[in-house]
Amino acid sequence: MRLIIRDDAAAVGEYIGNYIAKRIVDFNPTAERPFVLGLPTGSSPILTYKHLIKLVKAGKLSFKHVVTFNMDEYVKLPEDHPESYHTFMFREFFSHIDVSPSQVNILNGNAKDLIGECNAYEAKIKSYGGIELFLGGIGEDGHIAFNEPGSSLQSRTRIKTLAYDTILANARFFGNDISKVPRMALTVGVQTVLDSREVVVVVTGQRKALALSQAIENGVNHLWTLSALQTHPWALIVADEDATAELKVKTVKYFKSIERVQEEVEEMHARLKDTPAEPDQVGSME
Ligand SMILES: O=P(O)(O)OC[C@H]1O[C@](O)(CO)[C@@H](O)[C@@H]1O
Repeated sequence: MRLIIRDDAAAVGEYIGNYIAKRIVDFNPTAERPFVLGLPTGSSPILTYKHLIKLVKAGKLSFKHVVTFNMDEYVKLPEDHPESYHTFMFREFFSHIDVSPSQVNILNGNAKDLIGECNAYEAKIKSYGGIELFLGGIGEDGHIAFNEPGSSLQSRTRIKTLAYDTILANARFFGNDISKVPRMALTVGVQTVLDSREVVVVVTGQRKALALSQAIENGVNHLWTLSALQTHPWALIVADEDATAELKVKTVKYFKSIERVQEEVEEMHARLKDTPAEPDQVGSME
């Protein structure tokens, strides 16, 4: 796992936006071979979405051949409710980029058969050959998607009862009236996220600091479901300084030092690419 630390939430959004854009551009998606991107809601990804929108508007990025799968949706909240994740995604992101609604997948929390809806979602992800990159946010209790404390780390898309902490945290979106916050959601499972080829998680703000330290400094633990990321071969957490408040100095220094080494390696690769190779060097450069 890698941890990248940036000064503030804006710098985190810019970093992740550029990172995702590079992945999509390098993948060179086509209609037959689309880039499959998993996406979250909540306040955490908004600055990333803003940066991606900027890149699309500047003509540097296109979502024409990107297929998206959202992490979750409330159960029994009308799709057109201002706080449904359908409304959120179109308001904050999809309606500003060149993605066709037919390429957007969001769980239907009003489906008659909720279990069937979850199973069909998993099957649809599989039909695309899995998710290339899953972007995630976390809750204050360390949940990823709506995989609340105690969720099976092998869980797949299913119905989940929201933890009281999450209901309290999300009340701010429902006029601070907890009675208006839905009690259940459909969510991809921890294993659904782990099955993606790459996972990138945005963690910003001091209220996420305890969750971040529990997820990376202690063992894999179902009470902090983000910690399951420790078992993923290609996981990246991008945090702001505030979110590192509970980390050990040693942890922060370690991840900052490997970021510097990584940058040096990338610079070296870029220099090697730009320098025309002497004929006798070609072999050693491969
Ligand atoms: O980014 P925020 O607003 O803190 O909210 C994070 C929440 O959003 C979610 O991503 C919802 O999908 C959850 O993981 C978490 O409850």
